[in-house]
Amino acid sequence: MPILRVALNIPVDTLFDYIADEADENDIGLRVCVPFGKKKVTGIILDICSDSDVPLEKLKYIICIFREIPPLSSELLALLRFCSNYYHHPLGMVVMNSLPGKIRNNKPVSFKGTVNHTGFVLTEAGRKIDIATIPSRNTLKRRLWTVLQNEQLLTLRQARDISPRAVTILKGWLDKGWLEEAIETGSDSIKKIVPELTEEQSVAVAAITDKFKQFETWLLHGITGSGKTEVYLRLIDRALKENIQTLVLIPEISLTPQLETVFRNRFTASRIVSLHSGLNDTERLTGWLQAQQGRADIILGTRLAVFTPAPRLGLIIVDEEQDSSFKQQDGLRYSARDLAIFRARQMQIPVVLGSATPSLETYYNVLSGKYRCLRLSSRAVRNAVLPPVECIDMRSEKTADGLSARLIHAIGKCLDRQLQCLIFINRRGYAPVLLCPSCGWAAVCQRCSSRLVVHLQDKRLSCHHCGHQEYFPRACPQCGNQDMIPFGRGTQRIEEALATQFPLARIQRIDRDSIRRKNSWQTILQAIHRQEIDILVGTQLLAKGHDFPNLALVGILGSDRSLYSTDFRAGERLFTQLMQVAGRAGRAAVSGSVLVQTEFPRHPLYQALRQHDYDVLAESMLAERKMAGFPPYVYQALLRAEAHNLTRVLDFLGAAQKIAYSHHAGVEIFDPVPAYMARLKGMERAHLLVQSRSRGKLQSFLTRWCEQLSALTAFKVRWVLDVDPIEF
Ligand SMILES: Nc1ncnc2c1ncn2[C@@H]1O[C@H](COP(=O)(O)OP(=O)(O)OP(=O)(O)O)[C@@H](O)[C@H]1O
Ligand SMILES: [Zn+2]
Repeated sequence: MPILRVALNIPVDTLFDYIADEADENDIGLRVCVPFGKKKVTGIILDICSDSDVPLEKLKYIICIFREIPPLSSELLALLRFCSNYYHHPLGMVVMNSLPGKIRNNKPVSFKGTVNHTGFVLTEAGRKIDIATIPSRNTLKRRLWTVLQNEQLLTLRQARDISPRAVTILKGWLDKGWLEEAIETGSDSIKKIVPELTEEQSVAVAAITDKFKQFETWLLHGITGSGKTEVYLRLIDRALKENIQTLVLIPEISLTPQLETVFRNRFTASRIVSLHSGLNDTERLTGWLQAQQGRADIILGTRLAVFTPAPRLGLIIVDEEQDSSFKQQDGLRYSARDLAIFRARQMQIPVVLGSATPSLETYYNVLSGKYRCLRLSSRAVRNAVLPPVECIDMRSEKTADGLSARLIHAIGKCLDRQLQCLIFINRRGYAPVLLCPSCGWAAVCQRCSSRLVVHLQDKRLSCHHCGHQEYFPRACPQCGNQDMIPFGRGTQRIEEALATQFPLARIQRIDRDSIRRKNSWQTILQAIHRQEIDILVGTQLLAKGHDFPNLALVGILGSDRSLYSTDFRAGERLFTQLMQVAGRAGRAAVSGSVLVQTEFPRHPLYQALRQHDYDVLAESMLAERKMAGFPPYVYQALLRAEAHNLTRVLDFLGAAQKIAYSHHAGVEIFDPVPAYMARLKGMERAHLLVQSRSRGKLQSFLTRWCEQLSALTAFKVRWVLDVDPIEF
């Protein structure tokens, strides 16, 4: 009798064996429902064999195998195996968590409600049918057929408009195999304006399409506004012609709808699914199934979409490859960008990483010849140039509530010309701290090592790490003083200051608080495009990807605090963010400018920003990293541990360090230290860093270490390995 080796969502690093009456190799990758303890759970069959380490009489029988959807392909399973090995996370959990919720439960997959098609298109067979075979007295059928032949897609709405009986007829044709359902596509009524490529864009498209059927990691290094999206569109266009699927990974959910619209408008006849965390279970399942069945041509999604099955996959694009949201920050701490590259290599297809400010890791891989780089060094729109960047030296400026006289003057001039400005301050709330001026007390979170942020509008203090909220204290809890002051500035306070300075201007704040309601972000974006807003004040939500043609001035406030951070990646992150936000100005016909309020105008980072010179800064940061022995010159892993009690955490890490010393050839072991956020949500946190110049050595060290760590249960701490960590 065959024995099935099953992946289950259980936090132990093993597969589970079950007996089945009948099963063969072809069932690998199928879902199976099995008994587990007193429960029934669903897993994925990863292997079928004839014997087991568990005595036969102890093995249980499976309950059933679900066969309504095709099995996960061997390639996808190999990707999941790699992911489990590389990130040292239990295979069963990796496999199960990569799937949509509705595939993980104990029910057969129901297709009811999953088909959100909007219409019908002719199939190959359908196109061969001669309209003359439809009797001419049957005018309705003839009319429907003509529309189908002429317009590619007949939407349900069109059909109903033609006749209430139309849908029944179409369903009949569907059963005959003449039609197939088409999922949502863009509106045909939108006229497609396909720009002529710039010289550099053409070179990039040609280089990649020349090697379309082989593995290569391309870096598309294009300045802001250089038209990277247009390059993606042309590559996808080519992919569609070759009948291959494209997977496009993008960072933030807030950008998904925009890019989706761009894609839908361009590829009106193609099937696009979008997979992001804003979907409900049914929507996610629908998209996933369409990808798995090869029915979706373009799969657009955030991090998790890297695990989407796609039998015809031939191209992967990772937009804003440096974005930290590609790295999952809890549970399985994978990097979707790195897995995308693995997947491309595995399938021997190209992967395109796009960025204006590539991560230093990627840049280093270009310098060492591992990745190939294509440059877009000028803006795509004719006559649009990168905006001049100037620093306002705040040591000698007069300010009104955080706004320098020079910035106020520039905003005023911009408003006079009826153009838009953007004021960037990457801190939401009114003020980052509530202080007592008489004794120095500051409001802190009881559960986290952080200060509470003042939110004046809802008269509350709020912790941005755990979400805790409380009312303002009436008086200082330490000395009784009644005049507490909000100290420092956040978006709300700057919004208030701008309103005082420019009472007639239409000001819109954009941060996580202001876009909390569903669709409010979309509404705001539309208002910006319709020029119903004069001044935008916002956090990094505004920095990325947006194309506001009328935006002429960008003001940057409060960026100094990241200049001298203890995190060695802080500089890289800040530079990326400022390049991105500066890049919002002057993207179309209007010219732009950027003003940075700083007390360190001579800092190399601001100098590089002024010159829009990524390379100079990147090279100097790489030189620093090399000297200091930081990535990309070494590979790191972080053992993160937490518990209610700090001593226990440190004891555990001490024990972990001791074991590590027993077999650490080629691997450097550091001492346990408290995490940057030493307390979070009531848990005390610390970590232990290990690193090596050889990825292979680090990996084999980790494999052995991980097994040993699993035996350290007596400490009762929660721990996880973070391979290639980006936050400390
Ligand atoms: N060949 C072209 N001719 C004219 N306009 C173009 C061309 N290619 C792109 N554009 C336009 O240039 C603008 C900027 O393009 P896009 O948003 O793709 O830039 P990007 O490189 O993605 O920039 P960012 O990194 O800032 O997001 C868009 O309005 C786009 O329509
Ligand atoms: Zn907190």
